[in-house]
This record gives sequence, structure tokens and C-alpha cells, in this order.
Amino acid sequence: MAGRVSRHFDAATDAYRSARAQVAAVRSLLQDQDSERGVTAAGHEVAVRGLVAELKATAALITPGWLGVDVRKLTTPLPELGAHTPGEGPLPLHVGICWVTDDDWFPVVLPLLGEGGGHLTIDAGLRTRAAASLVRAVLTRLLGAVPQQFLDVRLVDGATAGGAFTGFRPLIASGGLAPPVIDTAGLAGVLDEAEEHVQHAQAMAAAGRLEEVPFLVLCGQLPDCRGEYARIQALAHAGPASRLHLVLAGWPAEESRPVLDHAYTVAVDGQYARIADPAGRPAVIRPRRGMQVRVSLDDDPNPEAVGELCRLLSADAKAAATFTFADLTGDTLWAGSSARGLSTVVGREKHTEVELSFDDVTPHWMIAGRSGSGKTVFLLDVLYGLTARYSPTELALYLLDFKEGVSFTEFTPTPIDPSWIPHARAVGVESDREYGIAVLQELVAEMGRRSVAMKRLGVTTLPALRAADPRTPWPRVVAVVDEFHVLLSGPSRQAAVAVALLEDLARKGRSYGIHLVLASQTISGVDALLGKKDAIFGQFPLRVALAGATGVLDPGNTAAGDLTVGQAVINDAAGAIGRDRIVRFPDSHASPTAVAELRQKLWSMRADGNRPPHVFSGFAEQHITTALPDVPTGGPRRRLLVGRAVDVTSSLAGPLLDATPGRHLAVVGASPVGADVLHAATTALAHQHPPGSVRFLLAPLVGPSEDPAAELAAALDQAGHTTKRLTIADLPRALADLAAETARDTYLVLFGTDAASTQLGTRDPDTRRTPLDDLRTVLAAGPARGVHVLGWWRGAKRLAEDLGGSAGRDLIACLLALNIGADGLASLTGDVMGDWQPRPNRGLLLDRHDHTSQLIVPFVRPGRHEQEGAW
Ligand SMILES: Nc1ncnc2c1ncn2[C@@H]1O[C@H](COP(=O)(O)OP(=O)(O)OP(=O)(O)O)[C@@H](O)[C@H]1O
Repeated sequence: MAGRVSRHFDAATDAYRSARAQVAAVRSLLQDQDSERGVTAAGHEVAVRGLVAELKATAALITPGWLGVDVRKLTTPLPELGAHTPGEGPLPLHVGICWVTDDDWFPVVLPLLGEGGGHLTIDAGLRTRAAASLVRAVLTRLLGAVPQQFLDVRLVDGATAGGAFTGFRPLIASGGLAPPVIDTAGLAGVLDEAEEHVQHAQAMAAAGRLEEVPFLVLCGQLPDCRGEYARIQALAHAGPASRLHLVLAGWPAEESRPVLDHAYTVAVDGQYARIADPAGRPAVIRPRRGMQVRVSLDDDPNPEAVGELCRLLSADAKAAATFTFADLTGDTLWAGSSARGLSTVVGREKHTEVELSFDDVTPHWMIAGRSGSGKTVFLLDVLYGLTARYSPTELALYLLDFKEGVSFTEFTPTPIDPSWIPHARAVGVESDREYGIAVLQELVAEMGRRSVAMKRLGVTTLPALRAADPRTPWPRVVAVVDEFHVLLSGPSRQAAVAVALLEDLARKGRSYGIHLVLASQTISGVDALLGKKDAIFGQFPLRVALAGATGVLDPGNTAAGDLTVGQAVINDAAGAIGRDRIVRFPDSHASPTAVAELRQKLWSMRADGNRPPHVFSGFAEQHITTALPDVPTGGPRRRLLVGRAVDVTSSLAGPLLDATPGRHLAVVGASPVGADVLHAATTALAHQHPPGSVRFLLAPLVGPSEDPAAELAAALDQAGHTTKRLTIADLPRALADLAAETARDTYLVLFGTDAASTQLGTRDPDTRRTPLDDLRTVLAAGPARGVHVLGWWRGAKRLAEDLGGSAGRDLIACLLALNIGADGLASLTGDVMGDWQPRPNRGLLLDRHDHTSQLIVPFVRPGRHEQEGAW
């Protein structure tokens, strides 16, 4: 249909042009003939009239509405706005009337916008009424005729400091039109923009998508621009094919001034003007042997009509700018299939919704923006858009946040709202590097599972795997890593592991439907650190730059320079200049009700068995009470539970106890958390033993252990366990008893063992043994009899001495390091512990028998973090 209309239109335009040429020819002929041929001339006049009538009719046909209306007489109601969506041919515009005789005229119509169209230059400047009126008339026609999303106008006024466009001020004030540029500096910016526009249009044309590019029109009079002639000439040359057009007053045909390609020129001559076709095109109207074809240029549009036009366009622009959270989520929930990729609307570019995808072309995204630029909001917009479109069998999310924020907590259940986003598998808040690495390892493992399944079924792509194995859900996985540079800035070994995992995922993820979104306040720092820019960053063709972003676009690409919060540059060519789209995205914080409703709806749609995401909350307290339900009772081997691992599922951490010599626990560090860990570990042991089957000897030897030990004793008593409280004075006797071969099934819990060093070192005059000798005997021989020691030493040195130096290292196989440094830890293990950095709410659990080390969040008693000196 569009093609037929366009062909019809082109035919009419051609007819107009050829009729216009004929009139000029006949008119010229008449001038040439001598008076004796007057009778014949009269005959010709009739022919001219016929042609003029034909011209008028054709012009009316090709310039309906705003394109041809008499703007001086424009009144309300105005012609239909935006009725002329640019098609294949150029858009013809009425610019004046041409007098054939004193009585006969026909409209002058120039093909301006679009391929085959051109520019318009007027030799007189904006301080000349005729020129200013024509520029305003052309501008009014364009604003009225072309839908706003297809028109970008940049006003320039180097002649009257913007005064020439006063009538359009309401539209400027509403943001529907940029304020006029009035000086050379401003012009440089506009030319930059125009060049970027041309490059973008050329890229889109190459991709067969030129029709999506709006027209950019530079309209007015340039300020002093002698230094920019070459750029202007180049722009004029590239113009029509790249949807760039110039409407310039004050561009006289002087030798010193370049002739612009594709430009129709208007020479103002008193009351009339002469118009010439662009150089190189067959001239239609031109002076010939003294003939003057008089053209009256369009007069100023009716100011009231311009005011009304501005009012209507402002209202439209405002409506277009109001893009809310509800516009992100589409109409039907979970209607999408992710077989070939995931897509979601992220915002709006002028009137056009912008959709981004995770697919073979843009498998991974990289996002940057300074703090406060709206990065979190943008990420949430993307995530809500995706979770609304795709069901959890189509999409799974892993969300990691390395900053002290709460970006993704709204995807997890909270005490106030138990709902969650059913797509979320794991959510990390204030994540550790170790947690990040664990998540990346999990994703690499998922790639491995998919690879095995593909090989088994003889397929090579995710869509083929889904088709071959329809019973297994193979969702696409999107992993978001906010502030990802933290991952790469740790100890070099960890950074190297993180880089290797990211590289693996970035390179192979697309084939397995695993997509990464890396976000950061700055990417510049990261690539210096990585030195692997091409290897990793090259895998992230889609770049999103928010306000203040650095490093995510090409070094010369300044598109993000003027962004405000709520705007983003989207670039799908790894940041290349000219491939930028500026979108507005909505602030979900401004629509809490809509967000809550969506979340509730998605939650209520979850399948049976959908579990809440694993949440790793970096600095949250971990309590043994939440772990007990997962601890089996009555098994052959008991487990010492000391905390939760920093891994994807926050699995329980703690060594198994068996009869092997050395199966004991030493918690080391001055932090009172040491007492809490013993409290938790003993609670868990009591949970695993039937009451009465073992004894618990509790020895609170330092002040901070009084409360934990008292609480523990009360709880064990209440559960029916056999407990005994020991003081420092009781300790030598108790150790001697436990060292005896008859001692059975006992846990000795020493809170602050170092406080008893004097007593432990005092030799018995009769036996010649010290309690420390007995302790070492218990450590070596106790496990075979079911006797285990759980001790807290506040310093590594004391523990090392109690064990008898390096020779006694194996007496306690399980160590939990709290706030002791790598050197202290090395003195206990004999190994270099370069990667260990003590930090609040973390411990390093070592098992010398298994040769394992694991970062954990130690169990504490509720409220520990609020107490002073918790660390
Ligand atoms: N599209 C938007 N329109 C208007 N305001 C917005 C928009 N997006 C975000 N904001 C506002 O900007 C502020 C910062 O947003 P956000 O928390 O997303 O920034 P951020 O870049 O993640 O910052 P930080 O890294 O410091 O957390 C918030 O107050 C938010 O409401």
C-alpha cells in the first residue's frame, strides 16, 4: 500500500516538475517572439493558462495540509499534525509563488526532506524580513507536517541572537525544541551532533534500517563559521541521503563561500526572489536572456497559529516524555519465548520505544554511570521488563551487587513482604569477591551441563537443545554484576580467577544462553588493571552509558557528555562513534505501587516448587537457629557447624568429627565472635546427639564468654543434656580425667583458653605432668574415645605454644581464623596465607586433614553486630 501511494506521489511530483519546466520554456519562447506573431502569442497565453491551472492542481495534490497551506492565513483548527510520515521519496514543501504574468501564478514547491530532496539556502540573512519569514514558514510547515519522532530541529541564529525564533518560544520552553544556538562555540556542538547523526544514519542505511532514523534539520543563520566551511560542505554533501537538511539564511553566493551540494538557492531581490536548483541538477527556473521569473516567497506564518502549533506540539512532547514503569512491562505477562534470545523495552528515544536484546548479536552488556546516575534504576527497569515478559522456565537471574547498597533486595523475601521474583536464583547484596567467584563458577558449571546435554543430543545451539529436549527447562540465564570492578581488584590470585571465569563466560556464554551484564561506576580503572580489554570487553558489544560514564564508549565518543539522570546512551557497536541512541528510562522508585503490584503478580504466578532465591547478604548476621532444621540428627559422624560458606547457596560450613586424632576445633582471634562460634557449634552438636548420650563441659574462662556460655548451658539443660560448668581452677582436674583412657563421649568447650595459660603450664608435683600435657593427650587420643575439644584462643601465638610449636600443629586439625592476620595464621599452619585478609563478619575455615580452606560468615548470637566491639 505504502509503495503504491509513494509511486503515485512520485508520478505527481514528476508531473509537477515537468509542467513547471514547460511553463518556463513556453514563457521564454513568448518573450523571444516578435510582435507580428502576437496572434499566435495569444494562443500560447491560453496554453500557458492551461498549464498554470494544471500546475496549481498538481501542487495542491502533492502538498496537502501543512506542506502547502497558506501559512499567513493559517487559523485554527489547524491542519492535521504529523500527517506526513517520511516515505521513500522527498517531502515537497511550498516556499512561494511564481508569477507567470501579472495575473497568473503557480506554487513553487521544492522537494526538501528525504533522499532526492535537498537543502535551502537564502542569500539574505535573518535580519532581512523576506529571508526570516521564509525560514519561519519552512520551519512551521515542517513542525506541523512531520511526526515529532521523525524530526529533530536545531535552531541557529547568529544574526539576531535567537530573536528570529521568538514565536516558537513556547515549544522551546517545553523542551520540544532545543534553544537556538547563537555563537561559534554552540555551532561547533551542533556540527558535532550533525556529524554523529550522519554516521548513525549511514550505519542504519547499511543495515537496511534508514527509515528508523529521524530527520535532522539545521534551521536559521549560522554564526561566524569561516573555520567550519569544510565540515558544513561535507555535511551538505552527505545530507539528504543521511536525513540531514539545512535551511540557511545568510548564505550568499560569494566566491569566498562554498557552494553547498544539494542546495536550492534563493536570491532575494527586493520584493521578489529568484530560485535556482542545486548545482548539477537540470535547472528548472533560471534567468534566461534577461528574463526574470519573479517569485514571491512565503510570508510569515500567522503568529496565533504558530502559538497554537507550539502548544499542541508541547503537549505531545510532554506525553511522549512521560514514559512510566508500566510502559516497560508489556501487555501479557510471561508470553515470551527465550529460544532465540531475550528482549525488553528499556526506555524511549523521543517517541520511539527502545528495545534491547540478549541474543547472538548482543549477548552481553556493559553499563557505566557515576554514582547517582540511575544505574541501579536502569538495571531494575531491565530486570522487571524481562521478568514480566518471560516465565521462570524461560529466564533465570543471578544478581550480584558489590557495593553497600540494596539494589536487588526487592527481588528477595523480606520480613515485611514474603514475596520474591520467581526468576531469581541467587541474589548477593554487599557481596564478597569470593561470593562473586562462586557465582561465576556456578555459571561456568551450568555452561558445562548444557554442553554435555548438547553433545548427548547431537545439537550445537540452545534453540536446538530446547527443541530436542523439551521436557527440561533450559532457561536463558542473565547474570548481573553491579560494581564488577570490585571482583577484579582483589588479591592478584583472586583477580586472576575472576578474570578467567569472566572471560570463559563472555566467550562461550552466548552459545549456551548465558548472558552477562557488567555494571560499574567506572570502566576506565578496570581495563588498566586487566590489560585484557580486547579479550573481555570485545565480547560486550552493547554499551550503556549513563550520566558521568567514562570508559564504556569509545574515547572520542562524547555522546554521554550531557546526559542527565534518567537518560542513557545506548550503543550497540561497542561504543563506536555515531552508533548512539539517547533514551529516557523511567524511575521505578517513583512508581512503588506499580512495582509492588507486578512483583505480587509474578510471585502469585510461580509454579509449585519454586523456591525463593538464595540470598547472600554480605554483612548480615548468620544464626545457628536457622541452620538447625537442615542438620541431620543421629548420624554416625557429627558435624561441627561454625557458619555459612560464602557460596551461591550459603551452604552450612563446618568439619566432620570422627575418631581421627586431631578432630577438634580451634577458633583463633581476639573477637568475641569466637565465643559465639563455640556457642553455635556446641548447640549444633547437642542437636545431633540424643540427650544423655554425651557430656558437655563448658569452661567460660574470659569475661566475654560468660553470657554465651550461660545461655548455652541453660539451653542444653533444658533439652535434657548432661552439662557441667568448669572454672579455671577446675580445668587441671578435668583435663587429667579426660586424658585417662576411661574417659568417653565428652565435648570440652574452652572459651578463652589463653586465659588459663598459667594453670595449664603448672606442673603437678606428684605426677610431674602439666595440664597442658593432658590437653595434648586429649587432642591426640580423645577422638578415638569420642572426646573432642572446641576451643577459642584469642591469639595465634598462645595457641601455637599450647600445641607445642610446629611439632604440635596436627593436634588440632580444624582452625577458624577470625581477626588474625595472614602471618599469625601462617604460624599455625606453616603455609603462606597470602590471600587471607581478616575482615568483619568473615572467617577462614581450614581443615588440615582435607587440605581445604573456605571463607565463611561465622555464626553469631542475635544482636552481636549491634554490640560495641563485635569485631
Ligand atoms: N529515570 C529516572 N528519572 C528520574 N530520576 C531517576 C531516574 N533514575 C534514577 N533516578 C533517581 O536518581 C537517584 C539515583 O538513582 P540510582 O540509585 O539508580 O543511582 P545509582 O547510579 O545506582 O547510584 P549509586 O551507584 O550511588 O547507588 C535516585 O534518587 C533515583 O530516584
